[in-house]
Amino acid sequence: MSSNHPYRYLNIPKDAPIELKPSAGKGWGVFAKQKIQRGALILQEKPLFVIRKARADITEEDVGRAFQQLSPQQKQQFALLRDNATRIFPCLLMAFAENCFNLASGSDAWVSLPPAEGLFLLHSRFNHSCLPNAKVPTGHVGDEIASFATRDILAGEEITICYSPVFECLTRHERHQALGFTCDCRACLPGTPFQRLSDARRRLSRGLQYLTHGVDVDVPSDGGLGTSSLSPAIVDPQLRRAAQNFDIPLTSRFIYEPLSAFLWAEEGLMDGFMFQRVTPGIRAVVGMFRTRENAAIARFALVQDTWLERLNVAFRLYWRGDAADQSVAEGFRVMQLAASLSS
Ligand SMILES: C[S@@+](CC[C@H](N)C(=O)[O-])C[C@H]1O[C@@H](n2cnc3c(N)ncnc32)[C@H](O)[C@@H]1O
Repeated sequence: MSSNHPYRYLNIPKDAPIELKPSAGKGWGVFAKQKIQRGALILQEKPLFVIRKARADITEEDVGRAFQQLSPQQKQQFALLRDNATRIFPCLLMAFAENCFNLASGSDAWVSLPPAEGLFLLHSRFNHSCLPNAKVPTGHVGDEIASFATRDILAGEEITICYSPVFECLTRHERHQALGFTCDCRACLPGTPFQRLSDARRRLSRGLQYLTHGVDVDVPSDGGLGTSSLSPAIVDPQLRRAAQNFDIPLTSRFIYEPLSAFLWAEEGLMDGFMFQRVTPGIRAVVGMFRTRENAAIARFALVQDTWLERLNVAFRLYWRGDAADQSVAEGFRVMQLAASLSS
């Protein structure tokens, strides 16, 4: 019965525009009580507790110790958690694993933060969508997390988040393997033109990420998905070596950035957070050109209004070399070495 379901007793801040309700086929979920505008804060939450270890290293004893430190009222709240709203968790570790958020994912790929996982009673009630209407941005300061609307959300609409940032580069099949359940969002409904295009866009953006960063996306090792079970991001070994060695010409790098952004925009993933994530990288590449004509084209690309227009201008750089190509490649290699030494 939903009227006396344990989730009814979870403490929701009075000013939060949300309520918890059953969601067909997905246990319970979070729903908007009123219209929430794109960009608006949905919920800010402190963790019930934090375990400062990598998720794979956290044991039943770690969770038990953290649980013992809670107040009686906090223990009661923890005890309300259910596996997808139905089953009581058979152990503390499973309850933790299903309701925790990673607190160590920084916004900078070159900086690795110490591992930390926090248990969040309310944010873990959000169901997943590969085309969500909300986001819990990474790179937060401290242990609190917050969710924001990434588009206008109507009163009564379910609020969803994407469970992994890596999913923007994975196909439907790969995402479902990692999730352990089948998502039914527009990017997952099989046999539709949108779904087929979605797979192509996400696969291509994974290749572009590889070419840009020299490594594959960091796929989750839990949930039965490892890099080995993914199709190769780049098939050609020579191209893969060039990417790993950062020998990708600057002009190509400049094209890959707006191309990825265009693909994500077409996919419906280009929210304000994504925009803030991709634009510094594009601006940084513009600042690296040493061949004046290349720099002028790149600057002109940046002032265009849409990702397609930026991409069309960027394509004028195709196959051009740049005087900075070698020094940029060396710079990336030094940064990679420094990052590997510090981790
Ligand atoms: C962290 S919980 C989310 C809240 C959960 N529905 C509840 O009632 O407590 C994650 C679980 O919710 C379910 N779930 C989340 N998103 C789903 C989706 N798009 N389709 C089906 N099940 C989903 C899965 O069982 C998943 O393991």
